[in-house]
Amino acid sequence: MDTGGSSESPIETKKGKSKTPRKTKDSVLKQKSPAEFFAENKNIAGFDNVSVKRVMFDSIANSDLWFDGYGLHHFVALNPIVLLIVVMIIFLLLIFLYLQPGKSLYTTVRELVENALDSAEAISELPVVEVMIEEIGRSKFNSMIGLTDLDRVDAELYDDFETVKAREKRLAKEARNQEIQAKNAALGKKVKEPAAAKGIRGRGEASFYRVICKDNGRGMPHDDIPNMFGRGVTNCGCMHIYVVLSGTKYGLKQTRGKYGLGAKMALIWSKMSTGLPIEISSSMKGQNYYSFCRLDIDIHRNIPHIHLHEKRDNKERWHGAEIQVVIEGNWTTYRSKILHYMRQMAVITPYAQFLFKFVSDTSEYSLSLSLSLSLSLSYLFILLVKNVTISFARRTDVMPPVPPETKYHPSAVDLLLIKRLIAETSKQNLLQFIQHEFVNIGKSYAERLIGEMGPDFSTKMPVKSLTSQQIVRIHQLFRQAKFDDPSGDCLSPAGEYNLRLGIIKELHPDMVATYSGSAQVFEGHPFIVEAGVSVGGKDVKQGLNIFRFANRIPLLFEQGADVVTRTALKRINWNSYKINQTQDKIGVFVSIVSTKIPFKGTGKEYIGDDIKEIASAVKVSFCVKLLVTAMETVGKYIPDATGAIYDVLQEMARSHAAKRKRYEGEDAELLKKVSVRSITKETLSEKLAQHVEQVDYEMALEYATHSGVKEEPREPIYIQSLETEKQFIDFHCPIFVFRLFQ
Ligand SMILES: Nc1ncnc2c1ncn2[C@@H]1O[C@H](COP(=O)(O)OP(=O)(O)OP(=O)(O)O)[C@@H](O)[C@H]1O
Repeated sequence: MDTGGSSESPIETKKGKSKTPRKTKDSVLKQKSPAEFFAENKNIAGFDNVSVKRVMFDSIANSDLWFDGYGLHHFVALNPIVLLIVVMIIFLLLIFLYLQPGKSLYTTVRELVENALDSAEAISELPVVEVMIEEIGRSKFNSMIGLTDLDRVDAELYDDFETVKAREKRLAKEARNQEIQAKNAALGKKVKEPAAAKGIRGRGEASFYRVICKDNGRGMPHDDIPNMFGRGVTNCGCMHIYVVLSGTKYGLKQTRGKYGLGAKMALIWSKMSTGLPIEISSSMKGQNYYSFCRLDIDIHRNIPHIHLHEKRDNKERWHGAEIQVVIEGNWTTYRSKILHYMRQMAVITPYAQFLFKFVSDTSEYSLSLSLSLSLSLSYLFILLVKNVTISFARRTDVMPPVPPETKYHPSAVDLLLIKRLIAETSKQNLLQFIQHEFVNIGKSYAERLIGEMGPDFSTKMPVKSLTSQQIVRIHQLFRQAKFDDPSGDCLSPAGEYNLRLGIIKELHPDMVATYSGSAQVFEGHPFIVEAGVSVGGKDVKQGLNIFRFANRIPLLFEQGADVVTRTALKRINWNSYKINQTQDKIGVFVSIVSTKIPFKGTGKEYIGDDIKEIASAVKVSFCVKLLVTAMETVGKYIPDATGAIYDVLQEMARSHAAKRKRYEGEDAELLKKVSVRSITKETLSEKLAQHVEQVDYEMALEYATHSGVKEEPREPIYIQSLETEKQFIDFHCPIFVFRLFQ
């Protein structure tokens, strides 16, 4: 049923410029100019280098800003050098995020999954995320776009032409490889992902995939959908750049998404690689309709090109979103990255339920896996079969709290941001603005700051009347004045419990220690580092196995330059903890959360090693010391325990020898060995130490984790009076519910 609201045309004005999107009451959509985007995320574009940064940001600061009716759309007049730099960066981003051969499939899955989790968590819903990748053969793809299949006539003309001999050689090699993999898996060795088979696919042969991601999240307001997905490119008319990015996560808070870029990139890539539109179904809680929108993007005019946008009957009262996009990609090469990503996401998000499916219309075999399958075996199966279904079950109902939105710390703002805050504030005068739009500035401190700004400033002056020079003065003072550090209350780390649970499930280590640091500050943004170090375990290679997470996103690429890798490799002297860095199986998990993760590089893939605040927090968090302490704590009881046991054994052996008391069978054997001193205190101590090492750490740690709950803040509970009418009362706690009957 169409409940109205159908639209078939792109959003545009007569002049061909994009129209300001209409804001509905549900709308929280904000838009951002490229200048704002790069000013706020200069690290990712490599602009944290002072000299380059100055050229660009001084130019931006001197440029004119015009605000439209909402104060949200910025037409930024830039000088040609800056314009060129901005455009180059956008294209570099596009190239690095999407156009690396095949990586597009991985990036698309990642962006959609992260949006899905953000959306469910925003409404405190335990996330249920379903991801499906459907491989589409060339014939099917052709029929989807209305192209008739043509048989090859001149086979040798094609890049993937193989002589009979070459084909036989390739197949034999592949069979040999598979045999080796099968043997390795049977022996419990790690199964290597084979390089993509050569000769099967020529240079021009593309693979197409439909990627569908469904969630149970917040959904999107009907009218915002086209802009959320369909505004994503520059419109470089002579000297102007129009708004490029839009999203709902621009407020200052810890979220996975931040840039307002990911979904647009997926759409632009689908436009570039297959030409097929994106399809979005979405409904918000309580809506009797769901929105269906099919759109692509008019890259030149920077407007969503809507094919269909309508409201449909929502009988099941479903809420969430389902995004469907058809892109070119490469499953063979990126399969293991995608599966690792899903698996690590399940580790850091144990309160979510994930279902991952890969289906191919050319497949002959299929496989269903649950997370418990051993890693190497599961990879082997995945290599041999095409269709794969993996479910990552929810392991806890305890969800970290939703990170609240916070205000900027005065030391975290630059000129452009102050201008934006002034444009958006509802406060009238300078005092109210300074006091209410920033954290850690009380009224009297705001008055002192304004006094310090000089005679041109007064507490009552209208904030919107500030000149550019006056804004620079405020900025300078914010940089020089003392402020208390922002608190970490606005952050929501995974929590030691979740991290520990993740490590145990992922690596089955012999020993693990976790650590959660207190909030620290980088450029006015609070951050928290949590870490876990483990030794031993299943499917863990010798040496360092590093797992990195930022705002609860697994980071899989560009590991070498990352602060965690560098710290683990260069700043930790593993030997001094009696851990052999190359021989032992060491797991290192580090999760960083912040209102702003200072990503480096062009994708959200690594955090630079040059930020000393983060580097030193990561180093401190390496809980090797804890691990050693844990070993020592258990070990320290061994001599006493051995002494006591051995004294008892000796006494028993004496009684047995003097026939005061008779022991039989194994017991008699043991006592005889004690008498003839083939069992001594030393051998007993050695055996006990070995046993302590081999004990089932998973159970012990689960126990320790649960008993650790008593460290949490306690809540008083009151037993209901017997006279009440209720028959029972429930006490809820994160790990159990206690029902008390009358
Ligand atoms: N599954 C979803 N459910 C609800 N809203 C969504 C969903 N996917 C996208 N959106 C909305 O679309 C906006 C744009 O998404 P996009 O992926 O482009 O950017 P982002 O997630 O804000 O930032 P980033 O580029 O860092 O991922 C989001 O801010 C969000 O409001």
